[in-house]
Amino acid sequence: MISKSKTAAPDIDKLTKPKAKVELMRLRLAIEGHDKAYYQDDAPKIPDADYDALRRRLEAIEAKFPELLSASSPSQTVGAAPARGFSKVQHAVPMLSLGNAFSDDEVGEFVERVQRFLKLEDIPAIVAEPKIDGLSLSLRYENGTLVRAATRGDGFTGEDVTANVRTIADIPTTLKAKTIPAACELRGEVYMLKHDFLALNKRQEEAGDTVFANPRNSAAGSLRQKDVAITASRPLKFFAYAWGEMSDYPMESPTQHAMLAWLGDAGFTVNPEITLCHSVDDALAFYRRIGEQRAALPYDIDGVVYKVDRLDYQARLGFVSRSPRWAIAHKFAAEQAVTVLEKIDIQVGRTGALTPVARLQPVTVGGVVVQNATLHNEDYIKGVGSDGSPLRDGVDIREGDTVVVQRAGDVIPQIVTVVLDKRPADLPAYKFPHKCPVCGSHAAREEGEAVWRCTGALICPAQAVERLKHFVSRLAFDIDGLGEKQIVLFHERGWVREPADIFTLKARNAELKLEDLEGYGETSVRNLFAAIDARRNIELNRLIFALGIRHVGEGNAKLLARHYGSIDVFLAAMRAAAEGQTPEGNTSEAYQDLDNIAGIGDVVAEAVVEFFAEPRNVGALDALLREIEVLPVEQAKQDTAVAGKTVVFTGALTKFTRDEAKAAAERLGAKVAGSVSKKTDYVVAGEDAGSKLTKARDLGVAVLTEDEWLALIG
Ligand SMILES: NC(=O)c1ccc[n+]([C@@H]2O[C@H](COP(=O)([O-])OP(=O)(O)OC[C@H]3O[C@@H](n4cnc5c(N)ncnc54)[C@H](O)[C@@H]3O)[C@@H](O)[C@H]2O)c1
Ligand SMILES: [Zn+2]
Repeated sequence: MISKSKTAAPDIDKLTKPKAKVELMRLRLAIEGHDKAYYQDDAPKIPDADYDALRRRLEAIEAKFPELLSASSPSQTVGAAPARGFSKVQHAVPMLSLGNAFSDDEVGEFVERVQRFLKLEDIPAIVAEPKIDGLSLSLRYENGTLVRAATRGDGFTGEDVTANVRTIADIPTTLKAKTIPAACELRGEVYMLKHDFLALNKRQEEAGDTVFANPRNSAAGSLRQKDVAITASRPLKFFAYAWGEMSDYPMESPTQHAMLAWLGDAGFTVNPEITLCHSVDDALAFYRRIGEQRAALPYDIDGVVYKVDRLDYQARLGFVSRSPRWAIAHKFAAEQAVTVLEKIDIQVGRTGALTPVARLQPVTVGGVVVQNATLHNEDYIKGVGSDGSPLRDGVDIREGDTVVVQRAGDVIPQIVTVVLDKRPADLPAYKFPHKCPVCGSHAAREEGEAVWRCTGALICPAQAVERLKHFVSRLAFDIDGLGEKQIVLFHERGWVREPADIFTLKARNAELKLEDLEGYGETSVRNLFAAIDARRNIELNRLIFALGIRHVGEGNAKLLARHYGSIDVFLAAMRAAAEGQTPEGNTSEAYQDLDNIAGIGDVVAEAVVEFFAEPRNVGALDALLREIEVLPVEQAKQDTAVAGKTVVFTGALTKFTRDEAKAAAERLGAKVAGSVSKKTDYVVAGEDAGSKLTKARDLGVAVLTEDEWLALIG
């Protein structure tokens, strides 16, 4: 999704100003949407790395066209406004965001900027802190007592979460340190331990409640509860690392590291990894060390924050728009992780496609716990790409393998490689199932296709809704008052599971009482039953189309109906063809006959036989046939002037539509073709006929006007 728009997005260098304006608006809307999902709903829709890429692009365009920068641009604002339902709290000192560095060089540039700004010869001391992936919180203490707690909100106004915060054990209600200012806003990060998050999600899932994407969203969602009892039941933790208003500092010449020590004395938990650095190399070494420990840490971090240690320097450096000049966040790159693939499950899509899904031992990747990864299809598991070339150097994937997973431009994680060293010697290769796990029908994989499909078109619950929608669609049974909405509803209630059920609704209505449904009444129910009854007589071609056999669209359904003529002949032939089905192929006469129908190729013939080879489909069709009458096909006439002739219609027709012309010609036994060849008998040319007419003349084919055609067919 995002990765696509990234590649599709025009090069910033080539943007003209009007294009840039449009692009900025597009980015802004996207970012605002994601901000709402993330900050207000605690449910992000894309990975952070993708979100950050959107922001970086916005900032790069604004840097190129500074005149397009507005004060309300996301590059100038923080977070999102407080959500409804919470009282608002004004922060005495705003809570800002942080500038980002993504490379070592950018960290070096940050330090140089600080030095230049402060006119320092030497590098100032820098505190390196893990960047905790939670949500920031501001706690107001007056005379050492907690009086108010607020989220960051838009940086100026946050949400009042005082009652919720009182349930968090890590947050003291009274400060303990020796020196306590009369008023202070103490700040830090609310977070959830990884294993607490996993346990909570498991409980939530079992109870059918919200499952969170990652520990951060889980912490945010747990804190921002209107029901304090829910917050109290959630294992929230807090690291203190910052402050807003301070009526006095509790020490002389205060520094970041001394303040952290004081916060510890006051009763807060301060992150134990925090390190005072004296060079850029020191700081980068910290970044690398903590990066290596990241997976093993009990909480999520998404980078390192570097802060100028001396508070007098911090004061001189001040702020730019949404972030301080004295600090920067050094983010980690998109992450990969190693885990065990425990099992391969098969999901059945709405159209019967069997899709394998890897069930993984839960692992955090880039701040999100990953438990599933898509495996696409049988070939993908075998290590064969869609063009036949090897994937992962041709290594297959097996249940029990140790694998490397990553989240790329997409939210759905992928398996990058298999760690072959860790594969047990006797691990069997994965055998792709040839049965639908939902309904038990056999599955089929067509030549040249990667996908296995359930053949239980009429009975598979996974496909039921799609099939039934198709069954009642316009070119199939076309039942008035029975559309997609009603099918979904009736299916949900268990009233209609397969086509025959539609025709027994009336008989069962004493029990179902459709008239009691919202939006229904006696009249509409009566009308619905009348419409259903009206369709108890159905043309064979409509019935065949309605069955939803793969590759049998309206046209092929007509070919089949015309060839077999009646339902009895058709069914007998299909039964015989299905009996001839062997793994080596089908040599039955019935199959050959089907395959030989002009316009029906091997792929279609096979799909038709697969359908009839599944006894459950035949059972469902029998049940349907007990309810309806199938009309034989009106046989094409053999004794007309155009019987057996091939006709091509071209140009703008005025006396009839293309469809009408075709239907009439076919009724009279003619074949209608799309292109002119030597086999063409007549070309009927309307106005502005082009190349087909020329070709007809070249080949000496008879060319008729519309009137001449009408005269010919009488
Ligand atoms: N996926 C999405 O749709 C989506 C949407 C919005 C935001 N986000 C993510 O949210 C973040 C951006 O939001 P942001 O403005 O909060 O900026 P930020 O998270 O990059 O940096 C600021 C925040 O870092 C936190 N922090 C953690 N440890 C800290 C420490 N030791 N010192 C100081 N601050 C510390 C604080 O909460 C502070 O508010 C990005 O990671 C972004 O990817 C994602
Ligand atoms: Zn099935």
